[in-house]
Amino acid sequence: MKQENTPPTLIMIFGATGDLAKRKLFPSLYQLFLKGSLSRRFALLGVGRREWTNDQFKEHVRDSLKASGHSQEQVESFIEHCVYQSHDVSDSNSYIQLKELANELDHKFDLEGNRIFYLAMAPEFFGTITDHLKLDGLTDTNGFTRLVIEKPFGHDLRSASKLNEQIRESFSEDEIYRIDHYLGKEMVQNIEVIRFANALFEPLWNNRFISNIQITSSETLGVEERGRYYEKSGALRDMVQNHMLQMVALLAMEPPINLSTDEIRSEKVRAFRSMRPIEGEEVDKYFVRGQYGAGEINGEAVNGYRDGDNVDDHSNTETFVSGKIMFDNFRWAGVPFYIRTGKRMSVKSTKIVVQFKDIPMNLYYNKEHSLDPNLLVIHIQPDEGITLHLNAKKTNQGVNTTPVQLSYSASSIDGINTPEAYEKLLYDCILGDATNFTHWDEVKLSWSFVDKISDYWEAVRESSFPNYQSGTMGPEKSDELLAEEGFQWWAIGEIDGNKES
Ligand SMILES: NC(=O)C1=CN([C@@H]2O[C@H](COP(=O)(O)OP(=O)(O)OC[C@H]3O[C@@H](n4cnc5c(N)ncnc54)[C@H](OP(=O)(O)O)[C@@H]3O)[C@@H](O)[C@H]2O)C=CC1
Ligand SMILES: O=C1O[C@H](COP(=O)(O)O)[C@@H](O)[C@H](O)[C@H]1O
Repeated sequence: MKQENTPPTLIMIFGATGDLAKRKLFPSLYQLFLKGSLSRRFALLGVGRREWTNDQFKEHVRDSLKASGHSQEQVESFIEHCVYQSHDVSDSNSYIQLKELANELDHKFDLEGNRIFYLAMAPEFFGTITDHLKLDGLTDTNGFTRLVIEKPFGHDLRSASKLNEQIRESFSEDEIYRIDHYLGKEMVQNIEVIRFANALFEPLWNNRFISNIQITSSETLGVEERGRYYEKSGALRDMVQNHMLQMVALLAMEPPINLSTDEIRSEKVRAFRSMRPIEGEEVDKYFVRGQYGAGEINGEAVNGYRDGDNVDDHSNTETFVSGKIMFDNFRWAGVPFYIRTGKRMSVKSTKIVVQFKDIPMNLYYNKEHSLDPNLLVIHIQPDEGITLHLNAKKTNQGVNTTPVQLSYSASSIDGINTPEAYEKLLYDCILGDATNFTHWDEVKLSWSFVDKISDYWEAVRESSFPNYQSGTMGPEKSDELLAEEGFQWWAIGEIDGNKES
């Protein structure tokens, strides 16, 4: 993370008593504070429904920082900047009180009127809050005002457009920071650098040299307590519309003419525009949906999705998606981008595997061992780094070949733990850098792509659900999707680069 002086800021978190604030936002702000990346002129104004006192809130924040293992003194100097206000989202009086408190904090910490409004609440409140922020004068300051908005940004294109129109009444596009936390991950940010800073890759980054690209983000956890939300969302809306398509766009986009927010976003938008739309029965050819049944994770028996709380016994909701995305443009014509994501799979891992085409003639043919294709593996999580899979001569074995791997592990070489995604994104927002947040045009195009698939899936029930066992890598059809074109998923567990069996 670059170290620059950040401006004084009031960070107002709506939903400050919730899970996201406790697990991610407070610890991330604290890390910025410890690193000196947060101006000492800052205040954190927590807003929640429950009637807490300031002391109760401070205790809550303290509790959220326990795992960070720093001295009491440091924690207390952070806590001094924290204040709480109980609030009713639809009541103007609540906003008037908030405004008075914000003005007091401005004065006390000399914040120059700079305000970040972070909406860490259920999306149905987003529009109401932004309306009130403007109507009740909270955005009326001499400093900057920025709106950070959590996912999901709408449920489909129609609702996302409606929400967008509503928040645009109060904030301009360049004041809106739509969070996609994958864009804050170190190795997702590294995709552009790997591509555009290496003479080795960019000339090969096209359909003449790449046979297919695979992006997997698998989880071992199930839907847990989120059944109510997930039943309406499913993996397509929860992961594909945002995180998966953002990674696809970063891999597929053309080089921007410079690294400005506008140029990068406009190349991503062009990539989204060249994605082939898939609709109607074609969806069955390009996409596979899955729902987990009972099974075993790490030796422990686990229930199926339909046994979870707030889940319909006959649910048609997908907990797994794999798909083939095609780009109809010069660079990528004919190269499938395979994506795969799901709950209750065998491993928690996010990896990108770029498979290069075979060489035109194999001089080292050997009937026991065929030459492996070259792979570039980008490890997003839990490990962070890259591995290049090559073939080399087997020592003392004539001209037999053996696969070798050149690896770079970000944590072991750089020697530091990379910052949590939210830490980086909050820092960028304070600095006013929106590059790693999604522009409305990206959101609009990704919903338009996803809506066609969800329309079909909602109209045509999947009779085979549940169709994969917990603890596996998804339904068989997902393997068939690649096998049809002579490919297979590369393993994304610890021994990466092996084919999945
Ligand atoms: N948790 C996570 O890991 C992630 C969450 N998100 C997104 O972040 C947002 C928040 O999620 P999460 O923290 O899990 O949600 P929680 O349910 O844990 O928290 C909801 C918050 O909203 C407040 N709230 C609810 N109703 C009202 C109301 N009528 N008036 C005022 N405040 C109200 C609650 O206050 P009170 O507690 O006082 O009732 C609480 O602070 C969601 O959009 C979610 O999709 C995105 C990615 C990951
Ligand atoms: O946005 C979401 O992401 C998480 C997965 O995030 P990761 O950083 O752990 O890979 C997912 O569990 C959740 O369902 C989804 O809403």
